[in-house]
Amino acid sequence: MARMTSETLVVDGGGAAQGQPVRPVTEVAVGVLVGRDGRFLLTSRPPGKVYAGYWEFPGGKLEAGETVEQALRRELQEELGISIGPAHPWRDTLVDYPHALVRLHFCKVFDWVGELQMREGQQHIWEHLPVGCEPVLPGAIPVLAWLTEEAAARD
Ligand SMILES: Nc1nc2c([nH]c(=O)n2[C@H]2C[C@H](O)[C@@H](COP(=O)(O)OP(=O)(O)OP(=O)(O)O)O2)c(=O)[nH]1
Repeated sequence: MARMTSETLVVDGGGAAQGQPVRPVTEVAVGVLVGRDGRFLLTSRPPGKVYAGYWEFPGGKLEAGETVEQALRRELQEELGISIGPAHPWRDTLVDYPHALVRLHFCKVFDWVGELQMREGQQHIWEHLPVGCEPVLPGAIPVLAWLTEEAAARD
């Protein structure tokens, strides 16, 4: 279950549900890969991770000293075996989960080279709106709303 406070999406009670209302922010780089046909890539969270099996946009946590773009480039190479072109910063959100407080830096990516490989046992799907796969990770759901708004503005 998710609810929106002024700036934060609180999921499953957030840190307060764990008795940890104040925590450091974990920075996360996330890629919205958009193909030439307008479809975008969703991947399922690998077994063993929190929210395993939930659909999300590929990405992961920044390592020390990395920029968002560097982290995204590394994560997509590690997880999917592709080398991305430019990462275009798009939107940022703050999500308060029981396991972590995360700031998601969503970037759009239109160019990459390499064949997709699911190196972490995840599944993938090229989706269009409205998406048919479920469950979608709560922190990824706002992206679907932004993509819907963009599509409506184009029509
Ligand atoms: N990749 C990704 N993460 C998301 C999305 N939405 C969302 O809330 N998150 C959250 C879930 C996690 O708390 C965090 C990403 O951390 P992660 O554990 O998947 O990252 P990682 O691959 O670096 O993990 P690890 O090295 O610790 O195994 O961001 C999304 O659309 N994509």
